[in-house]
Amino acid sequence: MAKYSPQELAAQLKSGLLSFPVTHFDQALEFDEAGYRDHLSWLSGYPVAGLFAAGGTGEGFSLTAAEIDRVVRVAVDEVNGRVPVVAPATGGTATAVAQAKAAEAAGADGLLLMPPYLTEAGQEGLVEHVSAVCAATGLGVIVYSRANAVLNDRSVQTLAERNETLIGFKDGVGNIESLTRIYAAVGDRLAYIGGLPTAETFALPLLQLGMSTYSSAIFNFVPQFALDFYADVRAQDREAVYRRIREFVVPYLDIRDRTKGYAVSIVKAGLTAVGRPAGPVRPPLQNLTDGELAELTTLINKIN
Ligand SMILES: O=C([O-])C(=O)C[C@H](O)[C@@H](O)C(=O)[O-]
Repeated sequence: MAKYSPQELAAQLKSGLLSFPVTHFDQALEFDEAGYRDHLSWLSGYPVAGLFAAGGTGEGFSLTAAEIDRVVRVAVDEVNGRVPVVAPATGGTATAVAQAKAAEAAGADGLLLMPPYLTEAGQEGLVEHVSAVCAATGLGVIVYSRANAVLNDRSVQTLAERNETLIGFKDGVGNIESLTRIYAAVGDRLAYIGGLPTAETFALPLLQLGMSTYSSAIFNFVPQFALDFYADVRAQDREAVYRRIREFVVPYLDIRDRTKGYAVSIVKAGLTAVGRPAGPVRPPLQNLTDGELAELTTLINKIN
């Protein structure tokens, strides 16, 4: 059973950095449960406000429903109530509703509703999709506005009025006008989570737009750096934030931007670089080359 009511979950998630662990695979690309558990156990030594299992960085899009269920159950068991565990709901409405119910049964504390795969959709359809998932369980839901499911301010307002359990808006677009409109429309009714790739890049300006937290993919392999970065953002220490952006984030983005999908692959490469390999990524993603891994290792060694 969920340990957090939707409102408690919103308050908790807003209070600190959010962990989006990678999902470990063996060389046959099967889920490596022991490696995943070991990773969560290592990360549990660092204070975060919540853990999102099988999210984007966790290659949730490459997992079957049965695998997502297993990963979520392992995360719930391993985390053992220390922080809330949020599970993904993916795909079309029927699939997402089924995953939402499975997540509740698995003991997850909340849901991250991902954009549906492939199809385009209008605002009314998206409102129905999000509402169906909100109605499926008693869990708090965070909707991820990104790709083919970008919600406008009116839809967010309708959804917030219609669905008590909608507690969060995760942004994967970074449109200032849209975010300003959304905050003006619903204010603190929702928790706001920055969710652009390598979220640190945007963290300081987005704080002004109501985003008190973000999903940190780099937390996977440089957890202390990610936490220090977050503390500097919350303290609005511009000098410290830009120093860290110069010394690590920008050169990291230079490697990340070489191939589509590297925003996730580079996180697994980062774990290899720090001696905690999480295995390869599954297609359609591709692994970094040996040369890129060597560059990344040199970069990480400068800040670790
Ligand atoms: O579902 C996810 O993994 C994301 O939201 C994207 C990443 O965590 C992103 O914020 C990042 O790369 O820092």
